Amino acid sequence: MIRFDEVSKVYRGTARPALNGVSLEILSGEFVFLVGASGSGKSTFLRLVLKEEKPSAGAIHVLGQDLGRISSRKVPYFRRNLGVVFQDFRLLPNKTVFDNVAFTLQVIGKSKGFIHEAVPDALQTVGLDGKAQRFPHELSGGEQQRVAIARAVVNKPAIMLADEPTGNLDPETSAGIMALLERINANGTTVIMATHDAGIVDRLQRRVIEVIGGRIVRDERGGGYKTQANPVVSQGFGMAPSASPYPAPASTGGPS
Ligand SMILES: Nc1ncnc2c1ncn2[C@@H]1O[C@H](COP(=O)(O)OP(=O)(O)OP(=O)(O)O)[C@@H](O)[C@H]1O
Repeated sequence: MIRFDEVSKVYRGTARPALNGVSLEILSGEFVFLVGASGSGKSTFLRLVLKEEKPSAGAIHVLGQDLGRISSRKVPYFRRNLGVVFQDFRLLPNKTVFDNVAFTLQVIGKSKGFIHEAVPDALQTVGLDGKAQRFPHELSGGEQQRVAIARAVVNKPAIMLADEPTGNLDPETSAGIMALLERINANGTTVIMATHDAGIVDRLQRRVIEVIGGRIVRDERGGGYKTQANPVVSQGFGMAPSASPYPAPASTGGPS
């Protein structure tokens, strides 16, 4: 589903690689946590999967496609398979909940009939069916994140990328968001989530990939946030050998 072969990324004007010789494979239906200190390379990994950035070396395959061979013109089509959620929600502040979710579908040319079925479905999935006509500033942070998740799943993506989706939320609200992501995963969507939330990672006991200084230092199934004394390292693949259609951040008033 997602394969990195010896992928490195050095941003222009920087000396130290943001990712350094990363090889891994993520299978269809997995739920994967990406953990590691600030600046370790988690967002870079997600941006490479989205083809928002190009690797400086190595090859990336997503859903059977070699990203190096997808032309810029075809990138929007490729991204239709991916749903993305960010820490700061990134909703359009002047559009209603319904229109925020519908916008994704309008951009890709879906019919009005399709939109009027798919959007209420997605809002029901995230538990916001009564709030379609609200504006983002009329919602709590947790509700805003649910809108962002509805927008990410409305086109039924194969993969969901979540970059610290609970980073702005209190623990109880975060638990609700995690229950939602688990349900989306149980319905077949592969979920990859970058997080600093040790409590969530420890509780869910999913695959954990830990990155330090751009290298994978741990790839553990059923792992916690911190390395255990005797980690059960993932069998087979994963361990490195050596080791937006979305608007800019909007000030929609989410809690900090
Ligand atoms: N556009 C960019 N240009 C130059 N350097 C960048 C760029 N984006 C990220 N970096 C650098 O690449 C490294 C990895 O950053 P990245 O954002 O991937 O880390 P992260 O693990 O997601 O951090 P955080 O947990 O704070 O979000 C950092 O040293 C960062 O400064």
